[in-house]
Amino acid sequence: MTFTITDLRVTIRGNEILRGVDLGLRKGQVHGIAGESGSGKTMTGLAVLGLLPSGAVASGRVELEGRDLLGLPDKELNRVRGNEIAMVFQDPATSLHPMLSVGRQLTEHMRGHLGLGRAEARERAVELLAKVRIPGPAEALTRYPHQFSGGMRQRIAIAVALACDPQVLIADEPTTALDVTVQAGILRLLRGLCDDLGLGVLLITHDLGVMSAIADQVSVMRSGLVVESGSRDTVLREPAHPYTRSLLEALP
Ligand SMILES: Nc1ncnc2c1ncn2[C@@H]1O[C@H](COP(=O)(O)OP(=O)(O)OP(=O)(O)O)[C@@H](O)[C@H]1O
Repeated sequence: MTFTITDLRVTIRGNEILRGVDLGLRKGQVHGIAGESGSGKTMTGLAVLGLLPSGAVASGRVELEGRDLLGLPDKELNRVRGNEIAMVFQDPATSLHPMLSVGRQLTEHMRGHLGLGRAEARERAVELLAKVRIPGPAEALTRYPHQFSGGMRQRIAIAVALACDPQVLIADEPTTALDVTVQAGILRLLRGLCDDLGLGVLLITHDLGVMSAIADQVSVMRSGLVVESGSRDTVLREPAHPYTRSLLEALP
C-alpha cells in the first residue's frame, strides 16, 4: 500500500488553510499528525476524503496506490471512501445513526459497498464486533448506540469504518472525548488493527501523550504546513523545530 500526500493546498474564500502539506503512510503504520488547534489537521483528513466544506478549493496530490484521489470524479471518490479509506471522528455519534441498530449500520454498509447477502453480511458484522472487542458480539447487533458506553460506541464506529476492509483509516481525535483508561483501550485496539490487518492509520491528535503511545511516524503541523516529520522517537525526543519543542514543553 502506498499513500502519499504531496503539496496539498486548501483555500476557503481566499484564506489559505493548507499551504502545501506533504505526508506519507505505509501499510501497518500509525502516522500521527500533531499540532495545535487550527493548524489544519482535520482539514487534511477531510481533503483526503473529498469532504471539504463548500467553497473550499483543493490542489496538490493525494495518491493511493498511484491514483490521484483529488482528480477523481464524485462517483469514483464515493467508492474509494469507505472501501479504501475510512474515517472515524472524535464523537462516535458523528459516524453512528442513533435510530438504527448496530447490526443494521454494519450490514447496510457492507451490502451497499461490497454487495454481500444478508446472512453473509451478518456473519461478517459479528466478526467485526469481535475484532473491536465488543463483548457478546452477536447480541450486540440487535442493540442501539445509546445502549453502549462512550468507549464501546467508539469501538463500534471503528467496526463500521472497517466494514469494507479499507487500507487506510483516518482517526481524528478518536480518544479525546473519553476517560483516560478507556482511551488506552482504544489506542491499543488501533495499534492492534495496524499490526494484524496491515491497516495504515493516520492519527490526528493534539495530544502528544497519545502520539507517543502508538505512533510510528509523527508529523507536526503549524498554520497549514508540516513543520517537522520523522520517526516518533526522533520527533518527540530530539525535536528539530522550535515549534515542536514548544509543544513538548507545554506538556503537563
Ligand atoms: N468550514 C470552514 N470554513 C472556513 N474555514 C474553516 C472551516 N473549517 C475550518 N476552517 C479553518 O481552517 C483552519 C484549520 O482548521 P482544522 O479544523 O483543520 O484545524 P485542526 O488543526 O484540526 O484544529 P482542531 O484541533 O481545533 O480541530 C482553521 O483556521 C479554521 O478556522
